[in-house]
Order: sequence, then structure tokens, then C-alpha cells
Amino acid sequence: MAKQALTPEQIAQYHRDGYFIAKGFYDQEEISRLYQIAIEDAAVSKHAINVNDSSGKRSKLSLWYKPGDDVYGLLTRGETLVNAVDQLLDRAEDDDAHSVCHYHSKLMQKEPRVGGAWEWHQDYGYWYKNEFLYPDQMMSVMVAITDANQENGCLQVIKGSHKIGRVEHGFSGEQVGASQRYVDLALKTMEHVFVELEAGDILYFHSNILHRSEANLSDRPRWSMISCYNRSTNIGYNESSSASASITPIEVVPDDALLTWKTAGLAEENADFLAKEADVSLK
Ligand SMILES: O=C(O)CCC(=O)C(=O)O
Ligand SMILES: [Fe+2]
Repeated sequence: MAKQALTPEQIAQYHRDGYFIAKGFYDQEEISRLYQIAIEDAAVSKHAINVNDSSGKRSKLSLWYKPGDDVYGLLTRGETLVNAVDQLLDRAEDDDAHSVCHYHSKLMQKEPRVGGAWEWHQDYGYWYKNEFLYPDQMMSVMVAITDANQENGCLQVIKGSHKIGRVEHGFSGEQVGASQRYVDLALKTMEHVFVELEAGDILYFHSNILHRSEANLSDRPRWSMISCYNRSTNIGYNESSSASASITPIEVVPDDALLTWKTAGLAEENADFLAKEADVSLK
């Protein structure tokens, strides 16, 4: 079935709440193709980085900058998705071009009983350190590869918290988290929402929304992919590895490329992975 473009209500919801869910954006066939390739992807497992939470549980994530003709790249570059992002991101006054770029994507692997928690943070809390100046020109899209619910550590958000603007971030164990004081203040008036997703659903979220997740205490994996987008007008002055990718407009592919093009996992030489020794918490 053809993918649905955004409705005016969804756009309004994004600006009001800082996020919204598009149910069933990918069908069963698309998600199984993605999952199958992901679990067998040697480059993904080779470049997986362990991220410990404060209780010693660990999640694995693989992060890369260049979206290619691999299965993830075909998804990230899909026409309906990129058009949706284009409608959501703020646009500079003199930007009249196709300016949606891919900053990076990550495959989050929260294994049963092992996968750890993430502290409250804003993604822009990190990206600010990379010296991107415009948070409204940055956002993320989370694709549920497996169901994500309270049992297996789904994402949680503070609804509307993107309107606070950037909050100070500091180290909290091995992770970088938002100031607890501001999280507590936000929670006085804003709703704490558990974003439960079924495989194939996607979550669009603003770079300044406060979010976290719990450990996966269940016996089911929680796998998701998060693609982060930027505009070519928003330069990360302190961003070296992705300097070109994050300001190079995406080469869009038709939606059906995900199923009809010959594809595979990530190509070691093209993807430009975040190195294990680099500080993942700053990404
Ligand atoms: O997958 C999660 O639970 C959260 C990950 C996240 O927010 C991030 O990597 O920035
Ligand atoms: Fe995040």
C-alpha cells in the first residue's frame, strides 16, 4: 500500500507536542526484510558500541553517517519519509532548495534482560556540542523493528518539552543526561508518556524533546533504528566525521526501493561508522 503523506493534524501535533507516531508506516514485509538483514549484518555487529547504564546493564548501538544503498539507507532515503521530514523541519528564509540531509543513523539493540536504560536527555543536548546552531532544523525518526512497550524498555518522552529549549547536560555515570532539576520542573506540568510502538510504526521527534528509556527486563528484544535529519543550512561547526554528510542533501529513492531493489547490510567501506573509541554519549 502507498505510504501516507503527513496530515495537517500530524504537523500540528509535532509542533505542539514535539512528537507523533505514524502507525504502520512500514508493512510486515518491509520490517522483516530490515530485521533479517540487521540481525545478520556483520558490519553492524563489528561496529557495535556498548553503552552501560548506571546499573551496569548495557545496550548495543551501531552508528553511521552515510546512507547508502544498504537496506537502512533505502529506508532513510525513502521519498515519503524524506518529504515528511521536509515538512516538519524549520526552513531558513533563503532556503528554497531540497535541503533535507542525513546526520546519522543508529541501530539500537536492546537485548532481553541485558539491554540497559537511557537517561533523560535531548538529542540536541549533544548536537549543540557539535556546534549545530538550529535545533528546529534537526529531528529524529525512530523505526520500531520489533514491538516496543513498557516491558522491553520503550522510549518515554515529556510531551511538549521541546518548547523549553536546550537544557544543560552533564555526565550521569557513563551517559550524558539532562539536568535533573529541569527534568523535575518539566514534569511538574508536562505529561510523561510511554511511547509504545508496534513493529513498523515510526515516531517522529523534535531534537529538543526530553526522552529516556528503561532497561529491557523482558525476554523479548527491543530493536529500533533511529535516523537523524538536518538541513543543509545548519552547519555543525564542530562536527568532523559527518561534516559532509550532514549538509549534503539526501538522494531520495522511491518508497518501493526497500522491497524491490537488491540490497544488503552496511558496506564497511562506505558507511563511515562512529568508532568504538569515540565518545558515543556525545552523539
Ligand atoms: O533507544 C532508546 O531507548 C533511546 C536512544 C536515544 O535516545 C539516543 O540514542 O539518542
Ligand atoms: Fe536520544
